Amino acid sequence: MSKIISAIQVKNFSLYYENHKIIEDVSIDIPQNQITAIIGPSGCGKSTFLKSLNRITELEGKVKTEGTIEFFGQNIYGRRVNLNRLRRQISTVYAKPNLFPLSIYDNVAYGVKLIGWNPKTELDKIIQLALKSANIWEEVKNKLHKSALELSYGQQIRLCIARALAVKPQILLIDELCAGLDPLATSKIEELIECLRSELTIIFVSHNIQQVSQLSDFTAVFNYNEHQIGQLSEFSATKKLISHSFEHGHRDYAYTRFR
Ligand SMILES: Nc1ncnc2c1ncn2[C@@H]1O[C@H](COP(=O)(O)OP(=O)(O)OP(=O)(O)O)[C@@H](O)[C@H]1O
Repeated sequence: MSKIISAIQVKNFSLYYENHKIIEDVSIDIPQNQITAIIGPSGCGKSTFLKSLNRITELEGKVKTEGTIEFFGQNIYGRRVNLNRLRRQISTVYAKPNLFPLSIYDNVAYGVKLIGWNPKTELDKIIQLALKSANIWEEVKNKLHKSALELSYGQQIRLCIARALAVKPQILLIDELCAGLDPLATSKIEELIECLRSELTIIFVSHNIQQVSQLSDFTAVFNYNEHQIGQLSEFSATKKLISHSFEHGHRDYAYTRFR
């Protein structure tokens, strides 16, 4: 069996918003080219942890951190970190699509153009590849210059994934995978995640245990400690976690065990 390399190493990491501690003493190694799910009860800091991995938290409030998060050995909380570059390498897709009021093409091209100039033919290739990788090419290839906001909700999410993929991230963070989507749109996104499995490290937050068991290789369970601060309760292979769940007769094992 090949050795699993850590894409992200989190060591004794705590995060405060305005001196209010949100997550405490999290240590976890996130494996490269694997899918890791983050689960746990509402408000225990799952999204905050996800946002800490590319410092999106700093766009949302006054943040203080303790401990370290290393991305292939580089401390992302170090002084010299280029945040734009970091957020391209570790890219976030949100539950609610956040497209620009631009064409389908221009939405996907947006981040690529920010990095630097590409000849039109080169840019066309990058856009096409990203749309194909996000399983949406067939649905949009004849209307690339129409507004992205005319797409269905599920298509908009896949377009956000295409936009993230266009800048060739190494890690894709997905907050609340498929929240509020109908079963067909959900299955298209789940298929897409399956297809991306071999190319990327994916970390997603989900409340859907069935989805977590089907899609993820590893699962991180967050919960509250006695002071109502979010903590990592368990990190293990998803298969192991789920089989324990059945052994203990809990459908919602991951949620209940650490209360
Ligand atoms: N920008 C912010 N400023 C201050 N507090 C925040 C901020 N964002 C989140 N929090 C607080 O941090 C705690 C954890 O929130 P977070 O969104 O990370 O939880 P979650 O586990 O993802 O919840 P859910 O499953 O409901 O989405 C909550 O108490 C929330 O109010």
